[in-house]
Amino acid sequence: MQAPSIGGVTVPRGDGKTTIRVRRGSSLTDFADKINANPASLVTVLFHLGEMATATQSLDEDTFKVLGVELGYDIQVVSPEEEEKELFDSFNIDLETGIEGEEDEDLEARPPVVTVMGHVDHGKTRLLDAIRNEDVAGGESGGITQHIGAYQVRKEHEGVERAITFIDTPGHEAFTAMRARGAKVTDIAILVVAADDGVMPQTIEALNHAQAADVPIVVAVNKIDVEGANPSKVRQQLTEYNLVAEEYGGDTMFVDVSARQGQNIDSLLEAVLLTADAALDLRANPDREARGVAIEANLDRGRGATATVLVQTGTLHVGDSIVAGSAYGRVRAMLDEHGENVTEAGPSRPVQVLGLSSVPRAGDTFVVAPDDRTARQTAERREAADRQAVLAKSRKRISLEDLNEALAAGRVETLNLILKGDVSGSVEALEDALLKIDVGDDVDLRIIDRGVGAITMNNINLAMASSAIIVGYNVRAEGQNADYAEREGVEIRYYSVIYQAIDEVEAALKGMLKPEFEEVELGTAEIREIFRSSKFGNIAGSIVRSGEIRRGTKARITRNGVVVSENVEVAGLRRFKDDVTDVREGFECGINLGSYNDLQLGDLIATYEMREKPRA
Ligand SMILES: Nc1nc2c(ncn2[C@@H]2O[C@H](COP(=O)(O)OP(=O)(O)OP(=O)(O)O)[C@@H](O)[C@H]2O)c(=O)[nH]1
Repeated sequence: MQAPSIGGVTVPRGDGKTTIRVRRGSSLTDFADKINANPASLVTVLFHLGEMATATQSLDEDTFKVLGVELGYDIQVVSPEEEEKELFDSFNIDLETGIEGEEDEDLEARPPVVTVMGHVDHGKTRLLDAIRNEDVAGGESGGITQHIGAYQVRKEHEGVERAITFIDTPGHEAFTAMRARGAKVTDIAILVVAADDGVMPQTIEALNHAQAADVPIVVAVNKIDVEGANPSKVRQQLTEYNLVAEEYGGDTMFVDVSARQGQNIDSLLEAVLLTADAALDLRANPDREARGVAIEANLDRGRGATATVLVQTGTLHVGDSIVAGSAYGRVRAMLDEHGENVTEAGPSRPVQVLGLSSVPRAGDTFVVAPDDRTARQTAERREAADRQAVLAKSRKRISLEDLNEALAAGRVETLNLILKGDVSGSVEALEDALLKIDVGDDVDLRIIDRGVGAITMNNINLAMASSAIIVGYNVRAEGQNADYAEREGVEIRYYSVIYQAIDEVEAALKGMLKPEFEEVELGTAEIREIFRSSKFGNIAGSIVRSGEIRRGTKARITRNGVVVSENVEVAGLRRFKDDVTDVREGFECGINLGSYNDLQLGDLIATYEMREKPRA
């Protein structure tokens, strides 16, 4: 049905009941696609409804509702999670990972999954190494040889050998990036606090993240071998954040360790198991199709796309068809952290999977699909949805259309970035952190592309086309690519520490900000007499009440506290017969305000100057 003309355009009309679902952050163009309409006509319709929007700008839910009522559609704005669920439902893929809905007798205990968090340099990496060395199974298999983003260690606990899974991308960036993507991976967080340094800003940030995610914390008080280490101070400091040590009557386990000397690592693992047993019901059904999360992914020259996945429920087998984010494929082989082939992986087991079509992102969920075709179709639909989401995200502050206009009007400055990193986890973490930089409203930070691997010719071309800077995190542009970038004047900045990248980008943004000015008052004078001069106009015979009056500055005239004029210039200044440049408090002077003549006795002349305000 066509709508009767609204504002001179016709639009396909619904019957008032047709439900159209659009993803949160969608634009008129996205909606137009769904009803087969011309986006420009929808702009016109919306305009006649009193709302201005460009075709590609993302609209809020209320605007969609108004539009829906007008056009006869029930427009429902769905979250990415709802949309994802619908997608999987349509392919009959079960998304449940939890233990709800499972029969009790099908559930088996699974190892806890642990993330190590803490302030920079407090010893996360060293601790993860020390834990690796503690692996009781290490001896037989030659230890953990492969960095795949996660590993499992085994430990004797009350006569039983138990496994613990560690996500070994240290730091809460990985944790937050995954959480931002809706993946709940971590069961327990180990908060590392150096005993010689105590609680630091990122300690607090990390614990806030863990607490917000409802993840129990075990505190590793590290570096107890260092002189001046004060483990009880750490305990005391953390009580302020609701982490009260057991020995102080709380329920958080604190373990004093030295990652460097491998001291007490066993007790730390013990504490992890005790905390898991006391606070969590860690069970899963191993006898079902697998589901889980991609922890890390790489493009390997010889083996193609590889992804380390953490199985959360079910068992993953070689030969299964899987979808991970928008990547898909049949599992060709699986490797564990010892570099050994495994044929199946049960709950909480991290394995590196070979055989995917492309590189998924850290935090992407993976599911087993009934067959290859379904896997491919699901991945393709997911990719389309992702593209839309990325667009919506990059439109966060300004759309392309607005941008040109705003640039022309000098209203915004934009910093375009292209991010490249060695593994998808770090790219995600970097993107996440960069988008969180608070730069106020007058600068726009856009990440126009991101990816894993070396900096390519394509990246450089895109950077040229959009005046972007390329950020390389543990990757470089090599050989002719580096020359090309240099020749074309494309800036590539290399980093190996995320915080450094963030700091520099932040500084660059601040440098780009247009200076802000503030008014600084210089002095005030009160008018005592008015002299009329045919040559100079009016002269205000005044006495300087405060500060000093300077020739050439701006003035504001107030009468009984009310501003009568602003932006008037002190055109001339005299003491008796002499021209002077300034007159100080307590002295009389003649002030000439140029062509400004509205003066009365008792008026105050306040002079001021605009000064650039330093950025905080
Ligand atoms: N004396 C002593 N030094 C330690 C201990 N643990 C770590 N260190 C040292 O502390 C420094 C930082 O350790 P890392 O493991 O790199 O710290 P991190 O928290 O991973 O640091 P980032 O990855 O930069 O956030 C290194 O020089 C370590 O050798 C310890 O138990 N005792």
